[in-house]
Amino acid sequence: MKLLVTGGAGFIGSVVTRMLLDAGHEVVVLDDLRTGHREALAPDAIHVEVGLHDAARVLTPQAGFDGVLHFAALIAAGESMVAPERYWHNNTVGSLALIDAVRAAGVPRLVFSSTAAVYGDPTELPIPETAHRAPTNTYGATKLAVDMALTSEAIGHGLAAVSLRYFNVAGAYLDGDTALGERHDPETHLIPIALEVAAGRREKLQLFGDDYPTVDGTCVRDYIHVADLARAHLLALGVATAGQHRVYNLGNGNGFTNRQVVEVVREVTGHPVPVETAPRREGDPAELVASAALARAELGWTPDKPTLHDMVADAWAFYRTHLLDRP
Ligand SMILES: NC(=O)c1ccc[n+]([C@@H]2O[C@H](COP(=O)([O-])OP(=O)(O)OC[C@H]3O[C@@H](n4cnc5c(N)ncnc54)[C@H](O)[C@@H]3O)[C@@H](O)[C@H]2O)c1
Ligand SMILES: O=c1ccn([C@@H]2O[C@H](COP(=O)(O)OP(=O)(O)O[C@H]3O[C@H](CO)[C@H](O)[C@H](O)[C@H]3O)[C@@H](O)[C@H]2O)c(=O)[nH]1
Repeated sequence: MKLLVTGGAGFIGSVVTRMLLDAGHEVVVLDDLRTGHREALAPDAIHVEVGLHDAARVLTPQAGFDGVLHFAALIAAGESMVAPERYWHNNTVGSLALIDAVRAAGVPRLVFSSTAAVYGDPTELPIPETAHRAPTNTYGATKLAVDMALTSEAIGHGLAAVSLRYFNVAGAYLDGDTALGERHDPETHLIPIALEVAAGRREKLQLFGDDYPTVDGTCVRDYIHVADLARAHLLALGVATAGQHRVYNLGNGNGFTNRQVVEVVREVTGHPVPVETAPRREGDPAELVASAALARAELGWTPDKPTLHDMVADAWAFYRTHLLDRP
């Protein structure tokens, strides 16, 4: 297939691009590099440095795309509470522009990076796709709006749409000469920050809140290895069906508290990770754990690296070999 990958210079989009190319697809990456990295671009994909709002410049009817995988977004839940307009403009308005371009160009299928953040504080655990959606942060709300637009687009215009609701993505993709890992600037995610502390690049880790209703008072998250997550996108392309919007959760079904995550980072790295308790981060749900039963049944998805230990080990290997020598 000829595929457009938005956000292909980012963490997850770059890994999926690599896998699509390895599977024999032709890939064009649309990424304006606002948070992505030129080094993460696949040398054998075409890159267009264009923003989502101008997607129609690339998605022309003549270009003959068979599908779009849409990763481009701003992703920091905490930041979305203090700069919400950036999130609505980029994630929702940008996605609507992309969907308009998809329709105008007659592209038949689209796979979208949705998120566990659409559920907010869940009413059932593990969370099925049918659970109540009530985001507690703006980031989740901007993504839920796009999910809803995709349902409309499937019904109204026959798009074959799939939303993949990722839980917390971790690890790195290390295969031969390819090394693709997490590199956000500034970094906001728990595991890479804990690795920076383990490496001596940061003095300590701030734990945002220790009074949540969980076993040790810190938030619980369900981690998924980026390579396992990426494979699900290739499977999703296979089940996308005209006129349907399918939704799949992707996680391992195991919850780890933030303190437990830090402990695994200590074990894997062999270094101390000093922590201090800080106030809660606005918008954080207490506990997010996936039921990925539907993805297993309908996509035939099974994770190869479901343990947090393996995810942290791969993230640490990437960090030491690719990030530690950077200023
Ligand atoms: N990382 C996670 O744990 C996680 C969890 C759930 C969902 N997601 C979703 O997965 C997707 C990818 O996340 P990631 O961790 O790879 O993020 P990332 O920040 O590493 O990558 C995002 C990429 O999108 C590009 N981009 C952003 N806005 C753009 C725009 N308007 N036009 C063109 N390019 C633009 C950036 O330059 C960057 O390369 C996002 O949609 C995110 O919401 C991520
Ligand atoms: O320095 C830090 C960073 C994070 N945390 C805590 O660690 C947990 C995980 O936070 P992350 O920022 O690593 O991840 P989030 O759960 O907020 O969000 C991530 O996963 C979501 C899905 O669950 C989203 O899709 C989103 O894009 C992605 O950033 C939260 O309780 C957070 O408060 C800290 O205590 N200290």
